[in-house]
Amino acid sequence: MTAATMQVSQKDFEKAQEQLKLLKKDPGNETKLKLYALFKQATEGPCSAPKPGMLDFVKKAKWDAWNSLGNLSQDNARQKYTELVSSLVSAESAGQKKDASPEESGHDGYETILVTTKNNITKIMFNRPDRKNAINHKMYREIIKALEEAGKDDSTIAVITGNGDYYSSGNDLNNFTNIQPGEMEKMAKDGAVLLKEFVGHFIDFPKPLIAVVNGPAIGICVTVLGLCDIVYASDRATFHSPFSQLGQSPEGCSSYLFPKIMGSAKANEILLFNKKLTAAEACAQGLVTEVFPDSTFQKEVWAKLEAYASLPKNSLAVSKQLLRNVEKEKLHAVNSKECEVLKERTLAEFQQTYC
Ligand SMILES: CCCCCCC/C=C/C(=O)SCCNC(=O)CCNC(=O)[C@H](O)C(C)(C)COP(=O)(O)OP(=O)(O)OC[C@H]1O[C@@H](n2cnc3c(N)ncnc32)[C@H](O)[C@@H]1OP(=O)(O)O
Repeated sequence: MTAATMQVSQKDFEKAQEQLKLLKKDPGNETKLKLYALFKQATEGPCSAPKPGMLDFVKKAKWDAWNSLGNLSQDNARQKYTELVSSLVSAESAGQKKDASPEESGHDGYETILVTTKNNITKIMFNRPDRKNAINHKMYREIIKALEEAGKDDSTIAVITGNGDYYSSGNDLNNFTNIQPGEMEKMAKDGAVLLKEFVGHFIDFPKPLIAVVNGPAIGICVTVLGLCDIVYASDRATFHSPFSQLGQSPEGCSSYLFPKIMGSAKANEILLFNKKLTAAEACAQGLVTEVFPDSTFQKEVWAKLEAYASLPKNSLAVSKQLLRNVEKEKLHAVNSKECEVLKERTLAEFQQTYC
């Protein structure tokens, strides 16, 4: 459990059970198994039931899910269960708001993000709350597509935010697991190509791009904040880029932009030595524009954004491009170099792990 999460009471846990019953949408088998396992762990403790036979598929899947929680404490299981239900409730209510509001249009065809346009704002919302919005390969590709579409649609500004308690936990660590030795080079190369394209879309985005950082942010979703035009953060947000801890190197143009934004002395602590910043520290260092109390975050930020989005669209786009074009070539060169170095790092880490 992180500092970002707080202990839940028995009452919260019971409320979560009631909320779960009220969900209209089936959360899917994977999530239902996870809920089952957390519920059993929370109420009965570690699994001590006999293992069902191989052919009793349903019971075996449930047993496996419960047993996989090992010695997770009952308090932690209760916490995780409550958080998971809360993320399902927010995901459903985001979907319902979309349906209920005639002037809001939802963009179809995405699985890992929610994209909507309303009041001249296209919102791209990371939507894997039960994985803390970790970015898997599919999500990288969907964000690229959503940025391309938002750059061309009728909206005046675009906003990136997260669903649930996290903004995003960064690169999905499963992107680089279970790799066969013969696939290492290709995986590292393909990963670098995808990352370069992803960051390239932030560099080239033609309209004001605003990050609404609703909770903790890690890795790649922190580094690309330097490429956003405005960053609003809840006071619950934290900013962490643990590259050296993971044997990786900085990306998202942060090796150039962070020292430029906050000075080398501060950037080095973050990019070399994994320093995690609070929202107030990130604001003092210029990475974040403004911090809001979590209790009023959404209300205050969206009121501001709606006012911005009523400004003349073309004037904003032209001004954004004037500001960005001064450095565009440099940023693309930095992005290329960072991806090349990261490819070498990834390969070196694979070789260390598998050879
Ligand atoms: C293909 C292109 C590749 C380009 C590479 C670009 C380079 C990018 C670098 C980065 O982004 S580095 C940062 C990577 N991220 C992390 O190291 C974060 C890892 N996660 C955590 O430390 C913790 O999960 C957390 C985010 C601090 C949350 O902790 P908490 O105790 O509150 O919750 P958990 O039970 O750990 O999480 C719930 C659930 O979510 C899964 N999960 C969380 N983050 C990730 C992640 N980044 N990747 C994959 N899965 C993640 C976590 O495993 C849990 O799953 P279950 O155990 O419930 O199944």
